[in-house]
Formats: sequence, C-alpha cells, structure tokens
Amino acid sequence: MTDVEIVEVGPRDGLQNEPRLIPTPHKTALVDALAVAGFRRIEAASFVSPRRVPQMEDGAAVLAAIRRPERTGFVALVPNLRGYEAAHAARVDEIAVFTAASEGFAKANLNCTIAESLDRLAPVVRAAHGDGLPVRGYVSVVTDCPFDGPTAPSAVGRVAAALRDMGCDEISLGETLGRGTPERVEAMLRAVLEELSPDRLAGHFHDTGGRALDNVEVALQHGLRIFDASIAGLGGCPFAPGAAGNVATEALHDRLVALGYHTGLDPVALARAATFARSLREP
Ligand SMILES: CC(C)(COP(=O)([O-])OP(=O)([O-])OC[C@H]1O[C@@H](n2cnc3c(N)ncnc32)[C@H](O)[C@@H]1OP(=O)([O-])[O-])[C@@H](O)C(=O)NCCC(=O)NCCSC(=O)C[C@@](C)(O)CC(=O)[O-]
Repeated sequence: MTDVEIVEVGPRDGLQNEPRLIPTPHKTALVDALAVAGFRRIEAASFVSPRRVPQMEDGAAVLAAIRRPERTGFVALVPNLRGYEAAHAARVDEIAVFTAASEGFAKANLNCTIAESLDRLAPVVRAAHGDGLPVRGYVSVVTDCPFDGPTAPSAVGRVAAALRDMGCDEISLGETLGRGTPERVEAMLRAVLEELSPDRLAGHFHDTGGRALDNVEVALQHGLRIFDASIAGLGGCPFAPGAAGNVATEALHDRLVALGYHTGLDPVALARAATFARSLREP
C-alpha cells in the first residue's frame, strides 16, 4: 500500500481564524489529541504579528505545554527572522515560511510584494538550516486570489521555484480560497511540476466550493503524496475574505483509505479529536 502523509494544520490554519479567543489549555489539548492519532507532523502555532492575528499570540505557551511523542514533529509558521527566533526558542521541529503567487494577497497577508517577501524569507531559511531544522514553504492563492482574480499557473511555478532555490525542503501549494476546480488545479500542477518533482510538493486545499477532495485526487494522479488538512475542517484565512477551512482531516483520511492509500492514522483517535475541535467553536 502506498503511504500518503496528512500534515495536520488545524491548530494553526484552523484556529487562527476563530473570532473568539480560545484558551491556551484548549489549544494544547487539541494538539495532544491530534498527536494521539499518529501524525508525523502537526502545525501547532504561528509566530506572526499578534496585532494581525491575535488568536496565535500564545504560540510559545502552546508549544511549551504540549506532550511531545517521539513520532510527531511540531511545525510553526513564521513570517520573518523575529518569528523564527521565537519559534526556535519554543523548540519547534520544523518551520514553515509563506508567500503568495499574487501581489494582492502578498500585500494583504504580509504587507509587502512577493519579491520583498522572498528577500525577507531567505535569511529565515538559512537560520533554520543552520540550526538543523527543515523548512516548508507555502505558496498561497495557487488558483484564485480574492484581490487579483484567477492566478496564472506560471506565476505559481515561478514562486515555487524561488522557494526551492532559497532552500525550502518542501513546497506546500495553498489553494487558499477553496474555489479551485480539478481542471484549474491540474493546470496549476502541470506548471509547478515543470519546476519541481512531486516528492518536494504538498497539496493544501481549502474546501469552500466542496471540491477539495476532488482536487486532492488530481494531485495524487500527478504524484503528490503529502496533503495538509485541518481537523473537523476548522479554519479559513483572516486575509482571504470568504474562504472556508481546509479539507477536513477525517474526510481526507477516509477518502485516502477508500482509494487504497495508507495514512498511518488511527481513525478512532481522529474522530475524538474532531469532536473536541468542533467543541472549541461553540460559544
Ligand atoms: C508579516 C508581518 C509580520 C509584516 O509586518 P508589517 O505589517 O509589515 O509591519 P511590521 O514589520 O512593522 O510589524 C507589525 C507589528 O508586528 C510586530 N511583529 C512583526 N513581526 C513579528 C513576529 N514575527 N512576531 C511578533 N510580532 C511581530 C511588529 O513589532 C509590529 O508591532 P506593533 O508596532 O504593531 O506593535 C505581518 O504582516 C504579519 O504578521 N502578518 C500576518 C500573516 C499571517 O499570519 N497570516 C495568516 C497565515 S498565512 C495563511 O493562513 C495561508 C496558508 C499558509 O495557510 C496557506 C494558504 O492557505 O494559502
């Protein structure tokens, strides 16, 4: 059976969009419940401006309190060297840096151009590698941008190649708005695969239009074997108006198993974590 890795991003990409501030112990409990399910990687926090994303302000406290089973690596999202230093001090196992394939989204999310974001990220990648940490690089808005409209596949290929050239070990292709169709995802993947081999890529599909699982299948057909997902479909992006959460981890797991792939995850523990995740959204 072929292995497919699901990278759990709910504690970061999912919770960052929750309007009500979730107490730190509840975030920690969610990460612990997810770790029981057997993930190899959980994106547990981000170290960004607390003014821009107040929900993520307690990232260091979350990382200090979680259990750390040996099989699970904990990832944090960082926008700059300051974020990297905080994440490293919080003993992350991997970092994720992020940019976009459109200027409109780079401006809204990072307050800079794509080129400026790449300049800002290069020293972060060097510092992480110097400390022995792997780096994943996100490209957002790979099919559609809420500000600039449809994204040209060639633009995604260019930014993914720039992240690779900078040293990112893996590139996660963010379908941020969740409105991409399998046809448009396929066109985007063809452009990216001219630059990178599929084993360096991850698919990151939001599910606003209900096509995320179909988009995963297209990516599987093109050789991708790593997918990001968010438990209970939590989330959205505070800087992408109208975007829903990532594809739900438990739905992705079930689809992958039905297709004959092996995820290494425990479905009972996943269901428990999903129930707990849903309870965090209740007032
Ligand atoms: C990128 C910046 C930092 C640029 O920041 P800036 O807006 O250009 O301004 P700045 O550099 O002057 O910093 C603004 C404030 O943040 C502080 N600051 C600056 N850096 C840090 C830091 N690391 N940690 C803590 N604080 C920080 C800094 O000290 C200052 O504090 P103030 O003077 O306002 O009190 C800012 O715009 C920002 O944090 N943006 C938020 C980005 C974000 O978290 N977006 C959501 C995650 S991305 C996403 O969800 C998409 C993804 C990855 O999932 C894939 C997909 O689906 O597409």
